[in-house]
Amino acid sequence: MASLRSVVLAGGGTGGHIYPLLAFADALRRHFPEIRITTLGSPKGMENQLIPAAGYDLRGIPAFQLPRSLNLDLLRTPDRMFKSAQAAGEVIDEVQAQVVVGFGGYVSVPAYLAAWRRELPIVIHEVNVPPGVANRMGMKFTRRIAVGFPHQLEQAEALRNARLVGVPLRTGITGMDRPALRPQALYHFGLRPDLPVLFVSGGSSGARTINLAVAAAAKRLAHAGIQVLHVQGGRNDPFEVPTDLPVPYVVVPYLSDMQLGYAAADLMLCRGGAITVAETTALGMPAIYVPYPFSNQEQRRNALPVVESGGGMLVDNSELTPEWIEHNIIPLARDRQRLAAMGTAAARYGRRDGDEQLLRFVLEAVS
Ligand SMILES: CC(=O)N[C@H]1[C@@H](OP(=O)(O)OP(=O)(O)OC[C@H]2O[C@@H](n3ccc(=O)[nH]c3=O)[C@H](O)[C@@H]2O)O[C@H](CO)[C@@H](O)[C@@H]1O
Repeated sequence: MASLRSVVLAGGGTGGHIYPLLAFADALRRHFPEIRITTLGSPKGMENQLIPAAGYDLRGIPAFQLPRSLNLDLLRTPDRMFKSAQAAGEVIDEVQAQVVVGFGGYVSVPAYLAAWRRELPIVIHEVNVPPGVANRMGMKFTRRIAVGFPHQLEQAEALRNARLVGVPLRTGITGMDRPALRPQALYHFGLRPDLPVLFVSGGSSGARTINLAVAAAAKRLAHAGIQVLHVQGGRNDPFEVPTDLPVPYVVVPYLSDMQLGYAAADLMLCRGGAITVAETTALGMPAIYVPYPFSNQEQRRNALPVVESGGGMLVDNSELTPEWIEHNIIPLARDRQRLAAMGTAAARYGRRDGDEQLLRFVLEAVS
């Protein structure tokens, strides 16, 4: 096996780019305890909280926003692009990186450019269809593209020859024993062990529509004996929940220990972000997916194969009303058999070895 001494990881913006990067960094550290891991981030992204908290070296690269498509607008920003690539290149040189692994987000572009100029191997990990703008640009510089899901190979021309590795997930999630952790998780959130728990999360930034619809259904859920654990999301306004409910409705702003949420939950109501889908399926978690409607249908594409295999349900953002919740979520949350069948189907689709598979692919790139 090739040995790795120094790696630069680039990715940023939202949790969907950062958590796989962190999970991959952990895998690198497990296999190569002496390795130098340097991450590149942009000044405003969530990486500024998440990466230092995980104990990794984060270097800020000057912000540089790509136009939404690869067109001539690119030529209007050469100066900023050059400066960002220069900053990325200085870090690459300083740490003597052997490879650059990018997870998407604007900050990946200068890293790809700098690595290409130095003729360093570049590996791209992409989880969406269509691929993100930054990674699409990176694909001009490398053929080493890894993807998270089988549908990506079929649905995106640019990913047709990619390697299916899965999604690197945090070991706190992949290594957890949900039933064993459940009592501790319920106690942590102040939830009762005798009633089902609906776990609501709109992804790393939260989802306003989901927040408002579930909060508006709070009374109906509570009177049906369904507890709610509701993650508001990092970038969302607080919402009102009635205080006189007969069963717990717990609102938390953000969960650093996401595994506790998964451990407490019987059913999840969530967006269809790629990492969320990778996690719910890795854990065999029955889920109702409400894809974000404004992102090229990427979240619908993520959730659809899970739903088609029986691992969950899909509802349009515009259809998620308190009435829909009452007529669909309440009966499902109380039906243990149906939940168990959904969980089993979800688990058949899920995989837990994305970190190891991506590591194998990266080692091939440097050997
Ligand atoms: C609106 C939008 O464009 N969203 C995109 C974004 O979603 P987003 O950034 O929301 O990412 P995902 O839903 O894929 O993943 C969210 C991650 O945040 C974690 N988490 C979430 C809440 C919390 O309180 N604590 C916590 O740790 C989850 O466990 C998961 O690891 O990136 C994904 C991956 O590129 C894309 O598929 C999504 O379409």
